[in-house]
Amino acid sequence: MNAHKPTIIYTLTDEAPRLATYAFLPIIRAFTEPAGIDIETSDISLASRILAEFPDALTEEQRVPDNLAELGRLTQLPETNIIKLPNISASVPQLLTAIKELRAKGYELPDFPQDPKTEDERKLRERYTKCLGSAVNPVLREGNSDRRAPKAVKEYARKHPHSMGAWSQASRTHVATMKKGDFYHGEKSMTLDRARTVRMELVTPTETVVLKPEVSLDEGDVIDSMFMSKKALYEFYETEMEDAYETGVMFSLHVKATMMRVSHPIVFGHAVRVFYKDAFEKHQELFDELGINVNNGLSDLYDKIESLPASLHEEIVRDLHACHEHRPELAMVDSAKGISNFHSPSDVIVDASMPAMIRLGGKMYGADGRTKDTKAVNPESTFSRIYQEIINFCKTNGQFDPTTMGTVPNVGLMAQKAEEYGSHDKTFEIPSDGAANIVDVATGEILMTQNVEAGDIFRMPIVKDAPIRDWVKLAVTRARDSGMPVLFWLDPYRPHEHELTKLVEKYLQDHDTEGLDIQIMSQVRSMRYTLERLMRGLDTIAATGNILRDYLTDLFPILELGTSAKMLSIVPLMAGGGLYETGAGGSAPKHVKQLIEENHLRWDSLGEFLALAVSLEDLGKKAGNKQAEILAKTLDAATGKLLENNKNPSRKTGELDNRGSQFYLALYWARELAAQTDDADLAKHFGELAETLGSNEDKIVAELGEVQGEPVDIGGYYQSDAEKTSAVMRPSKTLNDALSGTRS
Ligand SMILES: NC(=O)C1=CN([C@@H]2O[C@H](COP(=O)(O)OP(=O)(O)OC[C@H]3O[C@@H](n4cnc5c(N)ncnc54)[C@H](OP(=O)(O)O)[C@@H]3O)[C@@H](O)[C@H]2O)C=CC1
Ligand SMILES: O=C(O)CCC(=O)C(=O)O
Ligand SMILES: [Mg+2]
Repeated sequence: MNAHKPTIIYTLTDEAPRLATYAFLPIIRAFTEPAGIDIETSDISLASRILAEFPDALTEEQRVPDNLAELGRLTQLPETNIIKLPNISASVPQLLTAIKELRAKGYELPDFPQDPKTEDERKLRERYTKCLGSAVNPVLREGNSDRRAPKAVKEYARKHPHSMGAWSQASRTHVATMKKGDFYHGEKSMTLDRARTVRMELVTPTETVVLKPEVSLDEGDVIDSMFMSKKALYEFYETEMEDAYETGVMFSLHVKATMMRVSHPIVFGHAVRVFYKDAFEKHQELFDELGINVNNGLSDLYDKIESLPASLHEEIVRDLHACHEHRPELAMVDSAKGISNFHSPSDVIVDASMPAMIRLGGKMYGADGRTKDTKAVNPESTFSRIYQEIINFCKTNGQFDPTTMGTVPNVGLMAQKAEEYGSHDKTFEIPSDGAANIVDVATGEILMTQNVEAGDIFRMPIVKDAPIRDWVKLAVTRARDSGMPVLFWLDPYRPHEHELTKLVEKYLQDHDTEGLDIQIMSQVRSMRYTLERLMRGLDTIAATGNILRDYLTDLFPILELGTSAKMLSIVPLMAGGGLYETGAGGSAPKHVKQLIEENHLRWDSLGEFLALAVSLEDLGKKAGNKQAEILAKTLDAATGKLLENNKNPSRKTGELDNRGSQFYLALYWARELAAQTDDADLAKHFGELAETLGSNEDKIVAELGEVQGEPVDIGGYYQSDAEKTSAVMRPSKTLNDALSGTRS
């Protein structure tokens, strides 16, 4: 970091947010430079992370630094100020395509060993694994999460409500979730009485397999032992598939294979295997020979049978199709192209897919392109019961009304890889029947044990004590600042949440809670209580664990605002710095497709605008930089104007898109700065820019609009060409000249 100047680090990520950044960074720099603020970038895209992992395979010029590790280090410093855009949490198919693209660009990366046999291959796979799944967020999120819809955004949604599908009382949509044998049912949990080093092991009748030799834990940490039975999962899928088939309701699968990168691909793969059971039984040997692994989706199977002789290939495809005869209709990701819910594990991600379904009135798309009721299969019951509760509510009370409904901000326990999200390296597919133990290394004491069978998934989530204290504090602060009640969504019947409840009750005593409404209720009751209020226009803060943080920060924003991209998303870092995330959504691959095909980017950068304002405000306060504070205040006002004047990007090609929306933000921001009286220099400087942008408004909007409609080439997907992308994202010479200070 620049030692002298106050600095904001702006991350360069993937897909739509990265495209938007090409247009937005020059605007940010034009506004922050006069205030002496440095904007540094840090590339943490999937491509960059892969390259950083393999310096040995690259030439000197091709090597890139390990930016993620550096950012992780910076999260521990109090002056750190990072703006973090959503990035790809890669599934295996995404990783493979990214490697292929980079190799075509001349990077001699090694093959990804899908089925490692030798020690070298295992090591190589381990290196690649660092780039898989949710690899960025857990490193940067060294604080808990504060996500909410700012007032101006909420007002906008009330004035310009998004479309909502109607709920019918006769809807057949429901959630199917395991009733036995999943992580929830056998869960054990304990709060550590003292610091301990533990080992995870499997004791079989013939040997003891060390799964994880050492995990250091501190006093007060809460650890869980849980497993999912493969047999119970198979039975569950079979029952639900039969039920959907017999009752004629569509089948959809909702998992989070990206973030839960070890357990959920397995859970996903089993669904595909059960659905196509007959074809798998017939061709199992060949599938094994070909190294087919449907944990990576049906696309993996189709890719690998490609090279077979035509007759065999056709036979397999016929056998797969024949399975559909006695299986339910599958929800589609792209019905026009015949891409189903089973195609790739990163296509349907539960946090966004369930809310989208609820918003549509309990519908998903079928193979014929029509919307239909669905059996929404969420195998793991731990958290999915909340979805059935909201479905019941909507069936009884009808769809929510964005013009009158309240809001549900979230205070989420997330720091230091809390709970399930940090459990990747403590999750194992069990090789043979036995006892899965968590053992104190020093004393040999078995802290928790589970009887497991081959194929079961065993894991140990951890939540550390310091993040729990910080989470409680954040919840109290938010309650005080907002005047809203806070509800802790904690289930007394679930061992882990029972432990947390005791700690929450204890740590609440460290705070002045006089006059605050703070309650603890089970997940399902919390949902019901919140919804009753929400429908009546009342606001309730949800204080939740990590997975419900993820679920609820898409669910409520999608219902309230149409998308979670419009959320303010702050991570007050525990070491004193700030991580400002942009919205609560992902990197919107569909938006990139539209840009490439039609040169229209429908990505809404509102999340970036909101994040930049809080980042500048924080910088202003910490660096004693008054101008940064003025920039923050005027940016907020400009964002308000943007919403008021409805200058958000349109979904339709030919209308105002991301670039046009950013232009309006720049125009309004410059006008706000020109109008303020706290700093004459800034007023003068931006008065000129406001004048240039304002007098050229029609010209700039025309220049940004006339390029739309034709395909564009940005020179790559995972690693696009910087010059080409910049040219596509900055097509208005008049705007570019104005920003660089050259009057046209
Ligand atoms: N914080 C992070 O780093 C996160 C990363 N991810 C990653 O993002 C990728 C895609 O995930 P997915 O589950 O599909 O979720 P996304 O949030 O990317 O996409 C779901 C849909 O939400 C809408 N949307 C999201 N953001 C915006 C925005 N700024 N402006 C307008 N619309 C928006 C789009 O709807 P429409 O197409 O109708 O316009 C989009 O297709 C995955 O690789 C996933 O791992 C996911 C969540 C968070
Ligand atoms: O890290 C990820 O994969 C997704 C993060 C996410 O969905 C969220 O934080 O809401
Ligand atoms: Mg999410």
